[in-house]
Amino acid sequence: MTAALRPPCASGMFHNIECGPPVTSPSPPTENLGFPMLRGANVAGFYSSRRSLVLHCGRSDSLKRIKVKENTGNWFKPIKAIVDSDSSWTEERGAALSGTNLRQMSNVGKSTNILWHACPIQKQDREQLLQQKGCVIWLTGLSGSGKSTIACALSRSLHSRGKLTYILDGDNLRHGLNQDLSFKAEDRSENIRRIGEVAKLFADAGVICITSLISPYRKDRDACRALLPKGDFIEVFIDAPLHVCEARDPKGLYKLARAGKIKGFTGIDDPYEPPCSCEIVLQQKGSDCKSPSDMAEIVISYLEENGYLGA
Ligand SMILES: Nc1ncnc2c1ncn2[C@@H]1O[C@H](COP(=O)(O)OS(=O)(=O)O)[C@@H](OP(=O)(O)O)[C@H]1O
Ligand SMILES: Nc1ncnc2c1ncn2[C@@H]1O[C@H](COP(=O)(O)OP(=O)(O)O)[C@@H](O)[C@H]1O
Repeated sequence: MTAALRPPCASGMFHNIECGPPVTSPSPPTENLGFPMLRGANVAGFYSSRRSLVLHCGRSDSLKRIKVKENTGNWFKPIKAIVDSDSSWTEERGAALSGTNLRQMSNVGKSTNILWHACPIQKQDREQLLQQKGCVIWLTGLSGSGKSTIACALSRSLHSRGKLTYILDGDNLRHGLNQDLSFKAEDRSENIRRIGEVAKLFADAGVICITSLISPYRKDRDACRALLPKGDFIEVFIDAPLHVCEARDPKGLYKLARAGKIKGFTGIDDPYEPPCSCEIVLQQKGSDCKSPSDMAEIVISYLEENGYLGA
């Protein structure tokens, strides 16, 4: 007895696939099986390459990965299948059995059965095109320390050298992507996490991404560092003491915070954790305070020395 198996996705690919008796349990992890064994199974997802087709099938409790080799023509005909009823199944094992590289479905956070889709054009190809290395320059410091000013000076100077940059500024991103977030600790963390992920994409695009965020918590900055390949996260601490920032107070926010009109303001009644070890410290202390463009040059010489301004 046969019944047509239709995957929930709207692909016409499986129209000619038929299935028969149910899978008997327990089934051996590796066995020659055909589509007749698929009766009653739901196809939750699939992926295919030129040479092979992999179905993810399951009743409700567990998904099984079933690899089917391709026949000729437009249809995938079941000449051999591997049912994975064994939790020790690995991608390497599958590849060894089939002679092809399988890609693995994952569950990430609340996303289930997702597949990484790779593109043949990689970071290195884009870097070659741009003649630079993608990285993240993470500016951290108190409000009024000079993050935005230095970010702009850096971007301007790199741009004039023909380097592609993009600034992710905390204030600006709170106008859009992060407008749902407040300044509570967990929202600041989420703000940093999202911007870290966006910065990672920019770096992967080959861009020199400059972030300008207070990013007051060490663990959040470290989590962003961990997203990137070693060396590509360049943490720059703008070391301007509170009294300097407060004296500048360009937006009048310190004054409001001191008056109790803004609650949880960084440096006043909310913490700032300076980096323990970071790539660059820009000191803004005493009469020796350098101009924003001098500070940008310090960062640029770091990039030069570490090979980020060439491919
Ligand atoms: N409570 C409180 N604490 C600190 N800062 C505050 C607050 N409320 C508003 N602002 C303004 O928001 C800017 C900081 O946003 P960020 O996204 O960089 O902050 S954080 O990294 O999530 O802590 C920050 O901008 P900068 O002065 O450029 O740092 C402030 O102008
Ligand atoms: N290196 C510097 N020397 C003197 N003043 C600076 C320097 N960097 C920034 N400033 C001034 O400090 C104020 C705050 O700078 P801003 O870039 O807005 O800080 P942040 O983005 O950290 O809040 C601005 O008025 C700016 O002109």
